[in-house]
Amino acid sequence: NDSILKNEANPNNWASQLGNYAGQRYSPLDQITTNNVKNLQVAWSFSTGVLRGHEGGPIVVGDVMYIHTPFPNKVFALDLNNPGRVIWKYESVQDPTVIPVMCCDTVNRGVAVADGKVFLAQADNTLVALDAKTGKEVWKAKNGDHTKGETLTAAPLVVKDKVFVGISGGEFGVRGHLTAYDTNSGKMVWRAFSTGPDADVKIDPSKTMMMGKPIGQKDLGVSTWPGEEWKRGGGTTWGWYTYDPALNLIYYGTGNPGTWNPTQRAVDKDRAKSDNKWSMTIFARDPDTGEAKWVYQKTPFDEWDFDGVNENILADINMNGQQRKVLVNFDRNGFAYTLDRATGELLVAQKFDPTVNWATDVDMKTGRPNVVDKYSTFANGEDKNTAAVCPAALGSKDQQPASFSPDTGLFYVPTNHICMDYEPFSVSYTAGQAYVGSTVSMYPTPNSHGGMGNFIAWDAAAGKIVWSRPERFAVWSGALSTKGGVAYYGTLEGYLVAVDMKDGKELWRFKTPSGIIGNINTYTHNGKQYVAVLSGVGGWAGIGLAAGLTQEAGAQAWHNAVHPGHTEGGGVATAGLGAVGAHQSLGEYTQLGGVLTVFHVPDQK
Ligand SMILES: O=C(O)c1cc(C(=O)O)c2c(n1)C(=O)C(=O)c1cc(C(=O)O)[nH]c1-2
Ligand SMILES: [Ca+2]
Repeated sequence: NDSILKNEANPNNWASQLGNYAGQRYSPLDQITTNNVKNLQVAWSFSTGVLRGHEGGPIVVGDVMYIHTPFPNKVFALDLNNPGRVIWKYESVQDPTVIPVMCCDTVNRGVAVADGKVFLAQADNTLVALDAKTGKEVWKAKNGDHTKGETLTAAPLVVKDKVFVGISGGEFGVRGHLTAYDTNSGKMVWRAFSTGPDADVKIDPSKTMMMGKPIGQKDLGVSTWPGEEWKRGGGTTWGWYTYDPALNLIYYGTGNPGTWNPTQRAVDKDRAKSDNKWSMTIFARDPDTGEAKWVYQKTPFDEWDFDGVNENILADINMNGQQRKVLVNFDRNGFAYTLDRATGELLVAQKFDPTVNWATDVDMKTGRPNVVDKYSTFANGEDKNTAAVCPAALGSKDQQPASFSPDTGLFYVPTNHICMDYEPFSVSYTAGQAYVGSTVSMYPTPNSHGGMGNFIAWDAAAGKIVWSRPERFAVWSGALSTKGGVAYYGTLEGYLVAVDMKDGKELWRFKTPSGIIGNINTYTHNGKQYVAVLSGVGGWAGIGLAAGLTQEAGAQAWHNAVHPGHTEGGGVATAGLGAVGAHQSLGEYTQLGGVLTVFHVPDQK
């Protein structure tokens, strides 16, 4: 089975969520250029009929476009020969009690299309395979249990005859894993947990490498957690997955350790003894067997909710005159990591957000961040406010995937520019209830450009920002770069923005009907290039607003939903409020609801 490889080799398609297995979100199409992008206009549009956050983007294979929605996770197959005509529609029936256990809105990051099937990971943990021609169900598999706080938001990835799905619920005491299902039968092939020992052994202490050495830890990191805390230790896998066919390795990251209160996860006063393995870690695994070839833990013993799940972009770049096969990761913690993707060797670790203050730098021998005591929520302790930590829990970058252009050798990165106050408190575990234990409030980075986002170009060999465009709100959409020299991103006000990849200069912008947290994709149909994006404000950055609520009502409803009858304990409510607070003026800029907008240059060909 090589249909994704085949489809992605044809640049007329947009065959997978990140554009290709390498996760580059780059298109070799060059009809739309820095000269004519100013003539882009709406070709057609389509309303999904679903409110709340629309993440991910349209997949195009041949004459068909596949789009998806947040809960209840509809899928539409649209006919490109009769734009907007629905070939088929899939509408799932899901238990609505799944909604309150979704931490960060009812988002879904899109479908995978391969082997004549469309794969959808539903919020209620159902992985469903649909016939790509008819939309009829081929098989279904159950990947988790929402009554225990498990949900699905990530896009599946198909590699050979397996489809990979993660799990969400790091705010609910879930134990994270990545699971492979057989694309033909829907049978589970393997499951690899992020924390503690696996049923099938997927980490080998003598073979799995970290920083050039076997991890050596026979207990697989269990002793880096107090008691049995690893069983509800988070490390969920809700981000993006990439794949290197030549090395036969699949790459993904693990999220925050549960709870957000570090004191509850400490085994010693010395923070270095409580790494909470393997949360906040990049995994490189053999997709056939699940075996972990190497790991790299970016934020051992997290104290700030810096989930390590962001996309791992595979690129071949020039470093000191040598062509290197690297993996580049823009982590929520504000550091951009360049690693050798075959071995996991750490080559570069630099801040891609100059305002990051929780660590001074990364020790290149050990790979560990040097944490600044003043911003250590563990050093300051429970029920104490740690003020002015940068970045906020939303991170310098959250789920919004970046882009790499092989033409310029640069990365184009949507980023956030927000700081926070963080007050951890003790919380007890109840299955299906929030397991957070922190009050967080967020606000624009002080003494900075005044906005809450930047769109930047990054040199991953040097570890340096090449240019940076300030934006009023967090840039929560996925980026696109193109051979035509134009990069695209969306804003929370709903603008689709086109910039010159050389210098970041704005070339064009268009106001779509709602805030953009989806990814901008491009394809050709009948020989002509189109640009497509889903609007629909939401996600963590637009939460509350996406539910059509005022700031106060939104926070209250959120709180009641995730933690009925409790004022202490959950803490997701206050964290949610923090995100709303950061963007409190957004409501006047955007409408709710999902809309697909497709653009073209009308007089082209
Ligand atoms: O730990 C988790 O399992 C988990 C899941 C999700 C999710 O599934 O969307 C998010 C987060 N954490 C999270 O920390 C976060 O900032 C976040 C933002 C978003 C979003 O889509 O805007 N989802 C999530
Ligand atoms: Ca999380």
